[in-house]
Amino acid sequence: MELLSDCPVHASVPDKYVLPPEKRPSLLNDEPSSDVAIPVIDLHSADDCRRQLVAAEIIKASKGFGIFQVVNHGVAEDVVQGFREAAAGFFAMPAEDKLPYRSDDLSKHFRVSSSTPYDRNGDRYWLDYLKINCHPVTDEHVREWPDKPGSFRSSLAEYSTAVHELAQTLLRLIAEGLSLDGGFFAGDLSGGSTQMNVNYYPPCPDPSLTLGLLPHCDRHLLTVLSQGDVAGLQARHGGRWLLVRPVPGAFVVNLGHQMEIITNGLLASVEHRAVTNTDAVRLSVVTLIMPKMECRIGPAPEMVNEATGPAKFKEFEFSEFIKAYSAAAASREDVLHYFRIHR
Ligand SMILES: O=C(O)CCC(=O)C(=O)O
Ligand SMILES: [Fe+2]
Repeated sequence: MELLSDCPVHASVPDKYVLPPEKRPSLLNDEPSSDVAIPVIDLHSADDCRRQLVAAEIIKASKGFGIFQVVNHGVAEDVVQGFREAAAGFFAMPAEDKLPYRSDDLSKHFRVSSSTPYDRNGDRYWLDYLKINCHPVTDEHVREWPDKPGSFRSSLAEYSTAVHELAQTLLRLIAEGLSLDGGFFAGDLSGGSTQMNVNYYPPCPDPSLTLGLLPHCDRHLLTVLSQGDVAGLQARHGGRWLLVRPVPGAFVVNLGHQMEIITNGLLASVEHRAVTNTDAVRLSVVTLIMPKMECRIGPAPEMVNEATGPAKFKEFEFSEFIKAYSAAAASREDVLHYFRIHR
């Protein structure tokens, strides 16, 4: 299939991208109410004696929203911009330069594709994407990465290393905020090969007809996302879609299914989606921190307590979860259902 980025301007939304009316984003209803906003947390003070307060803020945001933004996170601006520019440059290349990287085989760790029919009924979404194994930065992984534009590999290595460090800091703060050992999530729970989605959403002539990405929850432990300054990400909260407002230099952090299971439902994974816009290309760089495939997952004994009640999920191997996720529609309940203990 042709990539959307192969044709820079689209005069109308081709029929195959027009979603059935019940799946369209109903943009008119999506304005967030002024009293509810996704928290923005300043990590600067996590270095000093306010650490406990920052950890508590993170837990509050995680319980209330399952998603938050962080600023003063320690990832240098030029590292973020350097990779964002290389990624934008990748999609701006002529079709023949992207062709060697193209694949629609969903099982491939590295691929460039367009508009996956995520829910397998043929609906098309308004995006191209690049999926990459981005961490650890090993020769084997780097050899898979695009070598064009020229700065792609070096800027990805820098970005991936820095974001990985940030993710470990966040996981440590989450653990501390839950009164777990600070290293609780280090090791196998977050030590799987890290995947990155680089999502490219071209301007869309009619955003009311289609979506950039359908509503879904991330299957991993934690997602660290750079959305730049173009809005489009929305998170479900209290039965409505809240816009994740772009904050200069911020990373968006959202919790995945594994965090919900490990914390016995105390911290919930959040459903989110991407809407399109008429004016600007939107690029999101999404780093997905995940357990090792063979890692056993289940509610942590420390998290099965008065606050959370009896264990809500069975224990499983992470690879089983990934299999179930791929087989089910990516909707929240469909996937969690397999692993929930039904009383
Ligand atoms: O583009 C976005 O902001 C959302 C991307 C996303 O949810 C994903 O890649 O899983
Ligand atoms: Fe996502």
